[in-house]
Amino acid sequence: MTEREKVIEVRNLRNQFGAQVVHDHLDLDVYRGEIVGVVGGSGSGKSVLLRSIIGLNRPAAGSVTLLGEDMMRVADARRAQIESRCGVLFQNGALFSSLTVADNVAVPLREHYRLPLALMQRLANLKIALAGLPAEAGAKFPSELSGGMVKRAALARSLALDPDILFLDEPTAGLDPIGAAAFDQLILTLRESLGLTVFLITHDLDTLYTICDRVAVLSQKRVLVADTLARVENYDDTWIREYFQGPRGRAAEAAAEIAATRGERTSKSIAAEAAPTKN
Ligand SMILES: Nc1ncnc2c1ncn2[C@@H]1O[C@H](COP(=O)(O)OP(=O)(O)OP(=O)(O)O)[C@@H](O)[C@H]1O
Repeated sequence: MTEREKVIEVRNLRNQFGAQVVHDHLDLDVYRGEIVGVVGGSGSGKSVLLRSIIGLNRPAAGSVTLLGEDMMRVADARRAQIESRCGVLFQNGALFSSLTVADNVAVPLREHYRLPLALMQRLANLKIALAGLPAEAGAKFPSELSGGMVKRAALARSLALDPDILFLDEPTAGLDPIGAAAFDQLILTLRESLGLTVFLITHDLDTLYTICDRVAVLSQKRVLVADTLARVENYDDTWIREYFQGPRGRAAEAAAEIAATRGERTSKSIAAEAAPTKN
């Protein structure tokens, strides 16, 4: 069997704010092409982990290897190159309110390339379409968009530089269930069509059951377990039991089962497709 390529390798990570230790001896591996859902109680350090991986937070100790480069030791120019291979969708979208959607999407293009204006506009329009927005959304300002459209505009911007890895911080938070399900399917489609690796922080159990290949649980300042949903659900830990086997967890699992009977894709069917066939 060929060894899977690790695109994120976090080792022995420690993050501390004053006396508060958020992470201690935290390890995590993410492999190319997978969608990893990161869950954990509020304040368990999911966003701090994301920020440490993409270089927005300097850890107190440990290492982060991204696309094969040790980000604490790499030269600045190479670090910038690696960081440009990562697209990020922040929790609130973080769009510039004074720029149109198309101009927001063009911001990373302007930062990294010197391109003719017309080409930049065409690339921005392409990303807007990839994110499932109508072409006319490009001329709108963020304040003129619905919550779901803001998420898609921010997604379009995170795709601007054709990233290898997409980092999503609670992408479906604040969306209605239909909007959230549509966004989940969009992530799945983009993973398949663009070959993305996805690091996804979520509180949304439906998202875990529908699109995640593996789930990493943050608890006790570290990644307690990172495995398939079936294995994580049965992990012997109080928080995990309450999270997955509580009413919301059971409802999300049931919804995924129903979706599967309708032929829709879910984490389980994806895992079954990926599993080697036994003779
Ligand atoms: N820049 C900072 N300075 C001081 N403390 C911080 C900073 N960033 C995060 N923290 C603290 O680190 C802890 C973890 O924060 P983080 O935002 O990663 O949690 P989270 O798991 O993403 O939570 P939620 O699910 O509520 O979004 C919190 O107690 C937070 O207050």
